Amino acid sequence: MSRVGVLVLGPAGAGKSTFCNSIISHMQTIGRRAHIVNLDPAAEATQYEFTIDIRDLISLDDVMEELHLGPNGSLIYCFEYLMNNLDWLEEELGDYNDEYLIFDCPGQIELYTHIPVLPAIARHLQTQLNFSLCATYLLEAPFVIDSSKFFSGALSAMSAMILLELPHINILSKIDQIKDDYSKKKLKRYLNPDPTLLLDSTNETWNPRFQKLNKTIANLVDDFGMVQFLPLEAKNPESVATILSYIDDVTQWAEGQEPKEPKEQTEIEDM
Ligand SMILES: Nc1nc2c(ncn2[C@@H]2O[C@H](COP(=O)(O)OP(=O)(O)OP(=O)(O)O)[C@@H](O)[C@H]2O)c(=O)[nH]1
Repeated sequence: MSRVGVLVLGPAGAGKSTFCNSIISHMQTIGRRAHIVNLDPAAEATQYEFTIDIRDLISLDDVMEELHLGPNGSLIYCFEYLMNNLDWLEEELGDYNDEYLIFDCPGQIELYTHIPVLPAIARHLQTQLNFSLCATYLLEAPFVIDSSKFFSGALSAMSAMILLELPHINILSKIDQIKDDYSKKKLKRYLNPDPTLLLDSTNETWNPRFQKLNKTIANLVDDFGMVQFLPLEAKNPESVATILSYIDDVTQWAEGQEPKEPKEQTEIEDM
């Protein structure tokens, strides 16, 4: 049997740590067990303790202080250090066989959209440590309501998908912050994807060349199947349950794999 690993990715402030906590809390409620692996060397305390914490290996502050690097350079240094000390991660993960591990990743998306360091770690987890992995990529709903921002967010998610080569789930977080009718209508386009609607939304711009570029990007995003997003409202267990069921599906988590009490059947309805 393999163990499941869920990489939680997305820009700073997208709601990654809150999502990790919501999943753990939901899983506990339904009698399942999961652990958070903190891969952010600059993380702050969250609701649930980290079972495994990169800061036990290396911390961003120490690197900045000792090597006189800036925050981004230090972060890359920390990940390269982790890459060179994978036996530490292997040892930490050793006790957690047949379990669900949620990897809270840093918000500096270049770690998985531009440079191959996180993808290399993911490959090690898959090939050497027998993990069934999936990536979740969070974008803030209030941010992507503007079509051009939606495309830039979708392209960053696509870049992570291509680099990581993992089953990939896009999530629009903080949908409870979408309150006015116009924004709710726009949000629906992203949750119930229809490429024609997506192309229509590029008509907002008056410059024909910009419009042509937007259409090309919209087609590219559509071709990669990147238009689909699942809605997340961290405090709403139904939305967390739906996302968890997608994660179970793509990682092929089997009921029989549960280490503790059997999972109760939950009603999962689309939002
Ligand atoms: N309204 C609302 N706020 C949320 C939701 N999810 C997260 N937040 C808030 O968004 C802020 C950022 O959330 P975090 O979970 O720290 O985001 P993060 O992606 O882990 O941030 P970094 O660690 O900086 O990358 C916090 O103030 C959360 O309370 C949500 O579903 N709804």
